Amino acid sequence: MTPFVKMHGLGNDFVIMDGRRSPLGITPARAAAIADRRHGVGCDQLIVLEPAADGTPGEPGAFMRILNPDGSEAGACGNATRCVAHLLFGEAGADRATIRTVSGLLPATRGADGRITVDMGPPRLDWQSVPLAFPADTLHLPLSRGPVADPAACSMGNPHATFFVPALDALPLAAIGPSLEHDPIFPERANIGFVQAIAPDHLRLAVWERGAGLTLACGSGACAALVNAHRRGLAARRATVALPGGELVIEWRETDGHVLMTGPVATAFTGALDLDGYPA
Ligand SMILES: N[C@H](CCC[C@H](N)C(=O)O)C(=O)O
Repeated sequence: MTPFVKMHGLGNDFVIMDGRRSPLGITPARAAAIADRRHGVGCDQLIVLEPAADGTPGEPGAFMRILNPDGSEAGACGNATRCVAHLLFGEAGADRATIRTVSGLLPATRGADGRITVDMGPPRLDWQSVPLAFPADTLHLPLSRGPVADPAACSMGNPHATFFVPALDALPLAAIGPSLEHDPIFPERANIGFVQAIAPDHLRLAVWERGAGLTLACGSGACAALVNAHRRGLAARRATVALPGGELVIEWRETDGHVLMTGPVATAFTGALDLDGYPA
């Protein structure tokens, strides 16, 4: 049997498995089966920890592989990064850790109130880094669907488009999300955020996630939303981002251009599963 921890960040939920001592051999098909909410454990993303030697000597660290419920691999997952940091803090009796992803090293710290801050690194703003299928101004993409148009785009290690809307509640997100996610302008698909700018320090956000659909929260999406809102003059460099599952505080730091994400984590339960019971 293979143990797992079921955690979430504002309701964006994860099955976290530890492959640091021996590889778990999680294929895309097996990830999809584990993530299935009827036949498996169920989650928005499956997270597999793998060995990572880098980071600060003496500080706990791990490589975090991120798998969507459709089996696709992602380069960033903000909410899961906080959850992995929480686990590493507990293992080492520390309140600092470094998590490696395919997109880079993410330092994490725990604050006095228990919330966890992750340095998600700098946003990538050029069209090739999002990526887009052709040269375009990432501040104003030639893209529209139904009532939304003219998004901005950036990468936080994964692709994000951000639409700005007068009101979130009336949007047909489930109707327009899939075709936007798969629009040919995004050769690697994209996470699609919808922002209602309440004030320069307060954004409302809903995200149709690539490979997962509507989630209660999206950490990298909140980072992209703040960055794109600031680029469009709709937000300060620091704002509270209110998602359906709760609030994150996002800062696009002026000194080094890194994006800091602060928010809570929660452990729902632990369990164990027989990997051989899932398709290889
Ligand atoms: N669906 C995303 C990965 C998870 C992102 C989200 N759960 C977060 O907290 O950042 C993608 O394919 O890029």
